[in-house]
Amino acid sequence: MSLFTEISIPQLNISYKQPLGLFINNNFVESSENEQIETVNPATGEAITKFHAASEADIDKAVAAAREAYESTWSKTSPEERGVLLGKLGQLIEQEKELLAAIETVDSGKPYYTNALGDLEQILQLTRYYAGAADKFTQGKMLPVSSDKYAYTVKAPYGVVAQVVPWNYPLAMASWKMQGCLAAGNTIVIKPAENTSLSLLYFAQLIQKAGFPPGVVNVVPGYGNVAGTRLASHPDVDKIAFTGSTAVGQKVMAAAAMSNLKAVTLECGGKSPALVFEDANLDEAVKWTAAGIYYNSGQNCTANSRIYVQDSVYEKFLAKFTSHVQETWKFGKTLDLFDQECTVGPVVSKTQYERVQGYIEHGKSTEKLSLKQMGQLSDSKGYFIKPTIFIDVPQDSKLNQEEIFGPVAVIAKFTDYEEGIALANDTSYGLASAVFTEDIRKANHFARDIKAGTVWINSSNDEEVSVPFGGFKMSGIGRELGESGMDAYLQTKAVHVNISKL
Ligand SMILES: NC(=O)C1=CN([C@@H]2O[C@H](COP(=O)(O)OP(=O)(O)OC[C@H]3O[C@@H](n4cnc5c(N)ncnc54)[C@H](O)[C@@H]3O)[C@@H](O)[C@H]2O)C=CC1
Ligand code: BAL
Repeated sequence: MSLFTEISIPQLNISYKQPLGLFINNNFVESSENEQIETVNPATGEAITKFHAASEADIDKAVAAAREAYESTWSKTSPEERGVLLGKLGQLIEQEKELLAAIETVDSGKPYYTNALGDLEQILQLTRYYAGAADKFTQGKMLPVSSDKYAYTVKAPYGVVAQVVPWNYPLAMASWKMQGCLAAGNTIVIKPAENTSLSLLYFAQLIQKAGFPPGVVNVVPGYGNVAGTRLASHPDVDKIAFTGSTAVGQKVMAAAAMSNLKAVTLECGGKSPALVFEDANLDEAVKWTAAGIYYNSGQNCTANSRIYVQDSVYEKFLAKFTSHVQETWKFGKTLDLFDQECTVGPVVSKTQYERVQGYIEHGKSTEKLSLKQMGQLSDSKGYFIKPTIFIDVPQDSKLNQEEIFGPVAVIAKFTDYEEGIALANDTSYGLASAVFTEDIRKANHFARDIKAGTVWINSSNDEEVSVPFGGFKMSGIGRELGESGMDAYLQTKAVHVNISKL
């Protein structure tokens, strides 16, 4: 099988050369077992192309390349040099952001103008942020101990880092992991998800063009149970960072523990609550909570998938929410992902389509819950799902307990602060949360009492590259973005200096 193919995106009048191989040592190479994966356009259900899938032996080659690059070159670079390379990468992303966004649209189903370009803007911002941070967040501390002794700390990279990323934000999740990790001075072996590998393979070329030495970044598309498992259990990987389901996060952590006790960062699932109090600006609450569940077709680990509304404004909120989604999101007005008015795309794959439809069917037929589905859906072979609302959902419903990861809002009532916060915390997850109120004291009580890594006050899902991100409870371990996103890839060495007189 060839290592490149020509792909056309007629809607933008683009034709480009798509890499299909494993990217090891700055070269695209074939899989050793000639295993291939077919990738499908979620808007049409049609195959786009096939690419090479890494075997365990390929993972070993990529890890060896990353080790060699770390020991021979990358560990000897200065933070400033790494910042300069990231700056060049930023320039290349800026030049190619329209094409990268178009690849995301075709391969993952993100509407081009309303979603995919936004991902690329964030990736650009994040790359610039870590370019500037490379020589700042790597500094250690001087620790005076006594007149005869001082100590200092050095922030040292781990060495070889494995990264496993999901399909909901293919290039953004890869960038959340890679840029800070490179700034910190590690080398990388990264595995994209099986169904959305094309953008990261294309991006690998920018890494090479920016001047990163061979082996510093290796991209190994492949199956989770082959390539992902090998990375998690590899004896020469010093750290693994993972984003995906909690079930797989647990496997990654177990494999890391049982192999070489490699360090682990996990960004897993969520079932994030939004609490809307009676004193909230309801129009704002509706706008943000709708975006917090329908943006990216609900495929957000931080989606506010549980919306609790104070009983006195519950009916009013429901009416406003429904008409807002109908009028503003206009689902189905066009199913062309390259149309400027397309806001909700398909879910990523047939598997996800069936999983989300399974939850909708369960809520409707098994639990007999009331629901509304909004917008038009003409005949389409794509994996489109209408924005859906389930109303008056009991707390013990499967829909209130499990991550649906689709455009499905679950709405229920609460009476007062105590009940609201108890419902919000009644979950094994703890990734994000939102509160809507004009009472600053109540908002800050919520921020204090909620067990979640992110709290949005009067907004939802508006992450910032400079602000740490990560979960409490079974939503994960560790933080990405901001200074924490670099610290995750640095370990502290303490140096004791004896200066007593001889
Ligand atoms: N936190 C988040 O952002 C995400 C959460 N999810 C949740 O997970 C559910 C299932 O989606 P999946 O695609 O099945 O998620 P997944 O957790 O299986 O996939 C995420 C990544 O992990 C890899 N992987 C799978 N098994 C592995 C293993 N044993 N060792 C190492 N890596 C492995 C996959 O190849 C992919 O790159 C979704 O419905 C959603 O609820 C999925 C994707 C992202
Ligand atoms: N909101 C970006 C990270 C995620 O939802 O997966």
